[in-house]
Amino acid sequence: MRLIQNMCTIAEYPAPGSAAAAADCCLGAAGRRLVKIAVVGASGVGKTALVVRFLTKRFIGDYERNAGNLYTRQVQVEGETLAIQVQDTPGVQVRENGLSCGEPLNRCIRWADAVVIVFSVTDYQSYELIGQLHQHVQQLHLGSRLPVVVVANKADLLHVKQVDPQLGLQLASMLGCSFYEVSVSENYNDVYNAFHVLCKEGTACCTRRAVGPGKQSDDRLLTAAMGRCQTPSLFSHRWSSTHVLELEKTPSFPGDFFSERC
Ligand SMILES: Nc1nc2c(ncn2[C@@H]2O[C@H](COP(=O)(O)OP(=O)(O)OP(=O)(O)O)[C@@H](O)[C@H]2O)c(=O)[nH]1
Repeated sequence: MRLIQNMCTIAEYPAPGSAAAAADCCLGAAGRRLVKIAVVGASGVGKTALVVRFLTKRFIGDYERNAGNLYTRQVQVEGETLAIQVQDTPGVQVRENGLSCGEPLNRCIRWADAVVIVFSVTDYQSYELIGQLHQHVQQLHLGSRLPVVVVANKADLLHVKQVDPQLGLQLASMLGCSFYEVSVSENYNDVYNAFHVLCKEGTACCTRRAVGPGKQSDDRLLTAAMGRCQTPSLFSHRWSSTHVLELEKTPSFPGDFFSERC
């Protein structure tokens, strides 16, 4: 239910490519640059757990299924305070003729500046979805290469592992994405690193959209300046002490950013 409410609000967002969207896409509350992140993947892979862990540092263990909540936070990236919105989504279903992504999910992907695609190392089918999901995401953002991070979750469940992390790394590398193997339940740092690199890439992508397709040399300079991470890395991202996640003392309410705006 909450997802539908959030998606309706997203639907009211200015159409991608419109002047309003270009002006709007980079500014959040208090005029901060805004990065919108969608978290997608099969059901039960730990999407909600991942988002909650990133935002609160906590692993609760039991989550409302298909929560589809939208969360807002501020993070510091390269010394700049950014507003980020993270949209949790319901698990993608697989049908005989391919992925089944409903319009609400598609809207969410179109809305996003960056996407986290999650699979579980305990679920081979969730891994098999990654390629299709990545293709779907890029199709919905034709003309701009959306930053995507592939996250392999549940690394702690060694005894029921079905996917070697190397496979995830290879696939991510083929797709041109960064890759992180994480255990949401046991390790916060890897979760943080995955989102952090995406915030950096998402900022660059968002700014490119605002600058517009006609300014490609600016675009290249900007990408270089932002130090966009192109190389997939396994356990390799380390952040300096200036990369601090600012966590609010109290959890924000899902969808609050959009409620404030509307
Ligand atoms: N052992 C272990 N369990 C995890 C981990 N991450 C998530 N889980 C568990 O996996 C189950 C599913 O997690 P969710 O976060 O609800 O998964 P989801 O992808 O949001 O699921 P849907 O809402 O159905 O799409 C929960 O019981 C979590 O506690 C992890 O890193 N390790």
